[in-house]
Amino acid sequence: MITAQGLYKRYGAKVAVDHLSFEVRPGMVTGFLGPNGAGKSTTMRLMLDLDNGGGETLFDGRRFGTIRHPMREIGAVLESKAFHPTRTARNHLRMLAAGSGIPFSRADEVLEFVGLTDVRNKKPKGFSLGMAQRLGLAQALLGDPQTLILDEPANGLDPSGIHWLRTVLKSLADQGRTIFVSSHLLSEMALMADQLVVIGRGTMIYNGDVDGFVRNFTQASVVVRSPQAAQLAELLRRVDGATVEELTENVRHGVAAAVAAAADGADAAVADAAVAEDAVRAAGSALSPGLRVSGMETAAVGELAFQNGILLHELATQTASLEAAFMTATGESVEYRAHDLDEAPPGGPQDGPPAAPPVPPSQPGGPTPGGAA
Ligand SMILES: Nc1ncnc2c1ncn2[C@@H]1O[C@H](COP(=O)(O)OP(=O)(O)OP(=O)(O)O)[C@@H](O)[C@H]1O
Repeated sequence: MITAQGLYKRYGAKVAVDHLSFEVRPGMVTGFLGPNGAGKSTTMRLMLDLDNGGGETLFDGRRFGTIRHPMREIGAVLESKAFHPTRTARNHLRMLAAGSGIPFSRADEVLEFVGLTDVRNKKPKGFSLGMAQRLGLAQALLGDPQTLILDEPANGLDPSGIHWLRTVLKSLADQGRTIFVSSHLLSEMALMADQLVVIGRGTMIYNGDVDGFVRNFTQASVVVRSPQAAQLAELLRRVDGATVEELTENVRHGVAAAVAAAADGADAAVADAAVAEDAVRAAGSALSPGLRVSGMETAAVGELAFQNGILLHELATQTASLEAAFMTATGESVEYRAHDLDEAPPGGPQDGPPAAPPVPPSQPGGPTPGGAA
């Protein structure tokens, strides 16, 4: 169990980590998530006493600095390419093993475990990022530690590598170990983590399970398709708290309808759903017009349609993705973002951090249940 209490770090006037407190429990993978520059690496360095700052981190009740052989209790990888430049992968691990009273044979065991046996006599400086990540994990596992702290371990891995990492981390967690792993990519975390600690600009945004994160930051909606969509939309709009939006395919249908109406000499502006349906049918489309309904249960939408004799072709609950939840949760706290295409380009040094990494634009803020759990 890791207990972090009041972690704090300032660089000049900038607060990088702002009184973060959280727990990382054994037996599961806890994802540490936040946009670029949120303070994840700084937090991990503070936890491992690699940086000066405020607060305290306890590993099963003890501070890192008081543990006699840290490698045998806490395996950490904070930089994916921090290896000795001239030693082979195997010798690099053997050196570390010697320093912590770990038998040499363990180097070969962990190299095999991460799939690097074939290149064990090569120097890591020629390794790809994915290979370096594997070597980093081998290094972290060298002392067979109870706790793993990994900063962006999926960086540079291809999809099969990410799948492999996920399987490894899950099986290590199943052995009762405590796994704390950071990423700025939610799609990776969605595959790996059971619990999430989400931060933005150094402050806590969410601490809890993955499903709760989606529930807190997104709203499920209902997708319904019907040849009588316009009639259904009208009924749905009368329901208290419900909002109805036409699905985008309908726009295409609407355009087709407008074209059809104009060709018939009718006023395109008054092309209604019935005309749209004709146009869709004429175009041979198999899709009925669709609606997205928020603020109503799926069953209630179905019942309303049934009570009014409306035929449905599709009725489905749509849960928002983890990605959408992440955007809502961290939208306000993204530090570096790409300029919108219609914005003036950055003009010079006064524009602040250059070369913004590709961060998607923020969405309107949702609920923000902050604070450590
Ligand atoms: N040595 C430093 N000097 C000054 N500012 C720093 C230093 N290290 C980090 N920062 C700043 O502190 C903030 C947190 O950085 P940190 O690297 O911890 O974020 P991160 O969440 O790990 O980001 P990323 O996902 O991009 O790795 C950022 O604004 C960063 O610019």
